[in-house]
Amino acid sequence: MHLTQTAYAKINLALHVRARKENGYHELETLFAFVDAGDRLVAHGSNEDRFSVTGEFAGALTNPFDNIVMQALFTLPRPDGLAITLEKNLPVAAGLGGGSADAGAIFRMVRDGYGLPDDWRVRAAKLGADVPACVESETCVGRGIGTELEPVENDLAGMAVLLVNPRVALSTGPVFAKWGGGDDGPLPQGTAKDIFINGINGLEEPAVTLCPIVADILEQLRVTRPMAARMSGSGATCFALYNSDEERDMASQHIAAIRPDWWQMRGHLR
Ligand SMILES: C[C@](O)(CO)[C@H](O)COP(=O)(O)OP(=O)(O)OC[C@H]1O[C@@H](n2ccc(N)nc2=O)[C@H](O)[C@@H]1O
Ligand SMILES: Nc1ncnc2c1ncn2[C@@H]1O[C@H](COP(=O)(O)OP(=O)(O)OP(=O)(O)O)[C@@H](O)[C@H]1O
Repeated sequence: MHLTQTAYAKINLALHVRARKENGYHELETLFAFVDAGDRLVAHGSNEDRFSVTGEFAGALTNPFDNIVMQALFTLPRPDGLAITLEKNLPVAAGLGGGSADAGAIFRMVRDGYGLPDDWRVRAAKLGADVPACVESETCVGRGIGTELEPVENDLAGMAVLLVNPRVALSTGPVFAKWGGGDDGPLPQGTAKDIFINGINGLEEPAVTLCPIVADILEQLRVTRPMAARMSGSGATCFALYNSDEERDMASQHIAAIRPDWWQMRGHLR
């Protein structure tokens, strides 16, 4: 048994927070999309489940026992163990659903190697609100707490995308806690492009309150004249979409010249 998967970086092309629920979670409507790059996972058959981490952001994951990769493995019945190596290329607590994407990749590995149990969606949602979307890693609309998924016409596939993160971790819970209440309203109607162009990220304002550098990233991305720039998820990563790789790469060079300390990733939307 030898399985490999990319844990595709998740971005929220739009995220409208609708209401706070009694249990503290928030009702939302979001347009999920995925970049064709991210963490890399390799699995080999083993007499027991094992886990090791390499890569630029391995140091941010200090306790392997509470890693979502192991939680995803434990929730999925299999006849044999798997030894997993995770190459952690995505920043942690960054709004890119990095841990959720890793869990999604484990679900796809187990699906390919052994098949998934019928209730895999329930098992995925228990690991985190973003995990069900990360299993298929295809552009879709999420409702409820983000786990009720609907297809959408994806007219953004292949668009050049640039991700920028200030290397400041921002946890999801505190950003939702700073959300001002009210209602961001429903997602706009139409294709993925319509929803992206006409939508917002309602968590941008609370994220900027906690992490003001997010506003600087958005300002610098907008200088590069993308189709649009927005924060992803609860931040602090922001992204911009471009009509060509050349425009995106020039934007990347502009940002690297003024802020060489900011993390960047280039790719295309799936
Ligand atoms: C911000 C998003 O990434 C957008 O895709 C998600 O809504 C969050 O997804 P996630 O990180 O997988 O979320 P979870 O791990 O389930 O929750 C982390 C914390 O975020 C808050 N949370 C999360 C999802 C949601 N709909 N409402 C919330 O208020 C809760 O305080 C929760 O304790
Ligand atoms: N494999 C993993 N990769 C990243 N974080 C993990 C992993 N396993 C556990 N975690 C923990 O999960 C928390 C959230 O990390 P993650 O990178 O998934 O957040 P995020 O990018 O903010 O996600 P979201 O977009 O859902 O808000 C971190 O505190 C981290 O310690």
